Amino acid sequence: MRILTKEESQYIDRMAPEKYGIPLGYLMENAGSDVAQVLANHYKGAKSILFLSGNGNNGADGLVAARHLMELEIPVCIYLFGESQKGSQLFKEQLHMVKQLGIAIYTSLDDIPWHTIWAVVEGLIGTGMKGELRFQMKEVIEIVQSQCELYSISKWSIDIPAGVNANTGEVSHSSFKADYTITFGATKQGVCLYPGKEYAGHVIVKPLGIPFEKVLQNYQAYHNTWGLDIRLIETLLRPRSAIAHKGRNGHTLVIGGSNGMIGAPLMAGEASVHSGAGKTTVAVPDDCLRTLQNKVMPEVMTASFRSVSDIMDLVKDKSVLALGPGLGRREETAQIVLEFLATYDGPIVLDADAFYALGDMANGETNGVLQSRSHPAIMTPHLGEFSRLTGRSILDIQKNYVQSARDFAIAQHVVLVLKGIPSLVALPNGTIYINMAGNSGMGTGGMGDVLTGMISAFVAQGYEVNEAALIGTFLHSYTADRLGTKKLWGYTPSDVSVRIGSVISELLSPSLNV
Ligand SMILES: NC(=O)C1=CN([C@@H]2O[C@H](COP(=O)(O)OP(=O)(O)OC[C@H]3O[C@@H](n4cnc5c(N)ncnc54)[C@H](OP(=O)(O)O)[C@@H]3O)[C@@H](O)[C@H]2O)[C@@H](O)CC1
Ligand SMILES: Nc1ncnc2c1ncn2[C@@H]1O[C@H](COP(=O)(O)OP(=O)(O)O)[C@@H](O)[C@H]1O
Ligand SMILES: [K+]
Repeated sequence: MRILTKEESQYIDRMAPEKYGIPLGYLMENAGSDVAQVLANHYKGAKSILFLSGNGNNGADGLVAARHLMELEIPVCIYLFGESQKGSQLFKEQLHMVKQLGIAIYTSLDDIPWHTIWAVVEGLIGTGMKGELRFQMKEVIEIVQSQCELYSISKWSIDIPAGVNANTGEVSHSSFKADYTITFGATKQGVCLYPGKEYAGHVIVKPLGIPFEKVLQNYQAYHNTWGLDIRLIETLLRPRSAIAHKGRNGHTLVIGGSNGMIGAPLMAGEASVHSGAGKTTVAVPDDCLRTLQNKVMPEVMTASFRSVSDIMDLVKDKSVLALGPGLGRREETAQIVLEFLATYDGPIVLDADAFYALGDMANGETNGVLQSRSHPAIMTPHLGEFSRLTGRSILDIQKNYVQSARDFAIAQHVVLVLKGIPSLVALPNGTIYINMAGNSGMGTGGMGDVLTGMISAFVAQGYEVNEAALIGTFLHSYTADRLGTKKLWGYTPSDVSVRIGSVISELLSPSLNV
């Protein structure tokens, strides 16, 4: 699923007529007709559909839709916001048409017969929003929303809800909270991110009427952003070969653990087993080995280490290394991590306390440690860890969430799995995937350790690091969503872990229905 930024939308908007001779009015006619079709498919009863029209092209889309609905004999009316004579050219043209057709037009909210309205369709403002919503528009939205609540009127937005920042998902005070958003070409980035996502409701994507990928090929600031969803994962997952034995399915080594933190490597190791790695070994510091052996499931092999050379020996015959879960933050451990990273060039997933050793990568001595690896390292920090790695505040990262992930992945040449809500996967070339799965039940200690084990297992089984990060990140959340349909509250990371195998099997072979 493709995702567009505000600038990309505006570029298409400019280039369609300039370079390809496709007048914007054609695209608008498409957009408006699609909006009308979607509404007509949902429409119930004899009530009216009210269009809230700003004086830009977003409002004009709504006027086109109103005209099309009139043809379908669905009652419509329009509320005009702002000064019409100052509106965009296309808005003025569309307004002229609907006036000629005799559609009821209101300029005061007090005059609207609210009890006769079935749905409100907000076209107050779309990708043209600058800064915060202005006061008068906020007032209108507040009144409309309270009327919708009072009369149980359903709420729709055209392209993006008024007040949602199309890039960051930040919302102005009094933004329009839609039940449905109908958008064109591709979903806008801001409605894939919180809080914007909650304001968009269910998003319906309709064609734009121009192959926009082709248009964007010439755009300098083009940002390749995708939704990480089931369709993508289905294209990446491969069935296991019928003749693959445990030696062919790869061997994961998890290095982690410290006193009081033995659960983390244990959960990562067990998730690796459940995700299909041929073999899994968990290695912990010498003094933790006994505890690990007492707790771990029998399918996991155990080992211990004291020094970098022990780890080098352990990793020799392994397909992938997961380094960091529960490792602790002692100075000597950090030294071991850094020494090891300087010598080992194989596939690696870095998590948790491994980041402590790396410190502030932008300004510290470790800048460059990961850049020249033959396989880019996969890093799975949560926002707190990412804040430390970048020397920036969590608030600042959240404000520029997608861009922060992209910049880091490019600069450090890593595959970054930024564990936020939603999580992002940023590839070393700057391509971003926004995770479309996941739920609040995942906010439980140990969930990240399971993710590390899953991603490692996919690397072990022969997936490229990019693919493994995408598959692991999505399936982790998707499995949790499957659990969430029965129990959103109180399922554990281990519940997710044990369910992974059956979810993968079902995806590969839907008839299994396990
Ligand atoms: N991509 C495409 O190819 C296609 C795009 N299409 C459609 O075009 C839409 C974009 O239209 P757009 O560019 O005309 O801008 P739009 O969202 O109507 O806003 C402009 C108005 O908002 C006002 N305004 C600005 N900031 C404000 C604020 N903070 N608070 C309050 N008001 C504010 C601004 O006022 P001004 O700053 O001029 O005083 C002006 O009046 C896009 O979302 C999609 O629906 C489709 O037709 C299909 C093809
Ligand atoms: N509300 C939520 N919605 C979606 N995903 C969530 C939510 N809360 C947590 N997660 C996911 O759960 C995981 C938690 O990871 P992490 O913070 O590293 O946990 P831990 O350190 O306890 O193992 C991440 O993948 C994160 O994206
Ligand atoms: K809108």
